[in-house]
Amino acid sequence: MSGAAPDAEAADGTAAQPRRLVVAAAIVDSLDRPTSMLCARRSAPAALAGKWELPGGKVEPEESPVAALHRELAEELGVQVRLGPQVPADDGADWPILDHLRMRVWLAEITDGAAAPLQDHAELRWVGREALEDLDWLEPDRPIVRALRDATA
Ligand SMILES: Nc1nc2c([nH]c(=O)n2[C@H]2C[C@H](O)[C@@H](COP(=O)(O)OP(=O)(O)OP(=O)(O)O)O2)c(=O)[nH]1
Repeated sequence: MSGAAPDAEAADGTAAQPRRLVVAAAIVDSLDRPTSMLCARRSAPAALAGKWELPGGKVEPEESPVAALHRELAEELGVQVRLGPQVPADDGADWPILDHLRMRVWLAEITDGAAAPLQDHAELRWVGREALEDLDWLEPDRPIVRALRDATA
């Protein structure tokens, strides 16, 4: 149906489920004076392996987005963080990403632990904001990375 919101109705006319939420962190060296960001290179699945992304993952049923983000960062990187502001899309909404998901992104700063690629990532790298766009990001992350670069200027 033309004019319908993309997630309002599936192609077969049945009601579609809202996009499932993924939460992710743009971990910076300092929330007060950010100069670099912790970027993560995926190790799986094969179709995404080698691409760079923001650490995070899917919110489980009954879990709050913020709790999910803290859980994912502890599991994947072994760190505790303090969250800064969210970085939304231009329309103020979550970012559309792969697999018909949507992603909510927060700036964050490590408060405990030394980040290590414990799960899901082959490599972690601190990247200066000027070089962020040089990485081979997952395609939906490109506009997000541009917004993060602006948000940390
Ligand atoms: N974590 C993360 N996922 C992203 C980003 N960009 C993007 O399109 N995605 C997609 C890739 C995946 O389809 C999905 C996240 O899935 P995931 O595999 O990281 O989630 P998860 O850790 O909860 O894993 P699982 O429950 O599916 O096993 O979101 C990003 O910057 N970070």
